[in-house]
Amino acid sequence: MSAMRVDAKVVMLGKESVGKTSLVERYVHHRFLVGPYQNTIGAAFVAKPIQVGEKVITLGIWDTAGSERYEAMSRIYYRGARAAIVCYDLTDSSSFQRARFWVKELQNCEEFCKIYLCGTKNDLIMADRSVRQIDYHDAQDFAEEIGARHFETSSKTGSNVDELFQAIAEDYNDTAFQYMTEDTGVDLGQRKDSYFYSCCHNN
Ligand SMILES: Nc1nc2c(ncn2[C@@H]2O[C@H](COP(=O)(O)OP(=O)(O)OP(=O)(O)O)[C@@H](O)[C@H]2O)c(=O)[nH]1
Repeated sequence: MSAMRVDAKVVMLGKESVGKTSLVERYVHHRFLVGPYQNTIGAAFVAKPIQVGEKVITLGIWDTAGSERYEAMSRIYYRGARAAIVCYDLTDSSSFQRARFWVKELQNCEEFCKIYLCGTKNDLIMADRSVRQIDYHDAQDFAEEIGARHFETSSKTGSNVDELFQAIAEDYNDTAFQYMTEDTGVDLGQRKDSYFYSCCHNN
């Protein structure tokens, strides 16, 4: 496999089964996989070029395993990330607690990582509002408190998924431009990271 230039490392974090892999599948392959749930082991990597104005920004997306068994490993994957999609399941309040945990970790360890708080499985709410466990405004308040952007998505319908990744690429592009114009000597747009496909899903 040839090395690919990656502009920005993005990490997916969140409790197991919140829908991290499904978000990546929807965004990259435009599909929603049905069938038995397969938990991620370790992490999986995919690179995705995104058009931002006249530029192409390639995001290197690390999809981590949500199981607490792999917590130490997930820490390895968020190192150096420019963006983290911290997922919670809109129908599972415990997943929001787990999201808070990851936010704290990132705040303590990854100063330059921008956080995107993502409430998943919005289609379930659309079908039956009574299954919602996380109020939109509570999550929005939390996002504002931590300086994050907040999205509610559905990988099943595709709702807001493109918007989430597009926002990341655009924010990254703006930040990289800002760094360059401030003449810090760090041209983030030219970072060359080569990654490898790391792991997979169990069968
Ligand atoms: N209805 C609905 N189900 C979803 C959605 N996203 C994920 N799911 C389901 O939720 C389950 C878990 O999805 P995954 O994407 O594997 O979750 P994950 O966060 O990657 O899980 P781990 O690999 O264990 O960390 C699967 O059965 C998916 O089909 C969604 O947007 N809507």
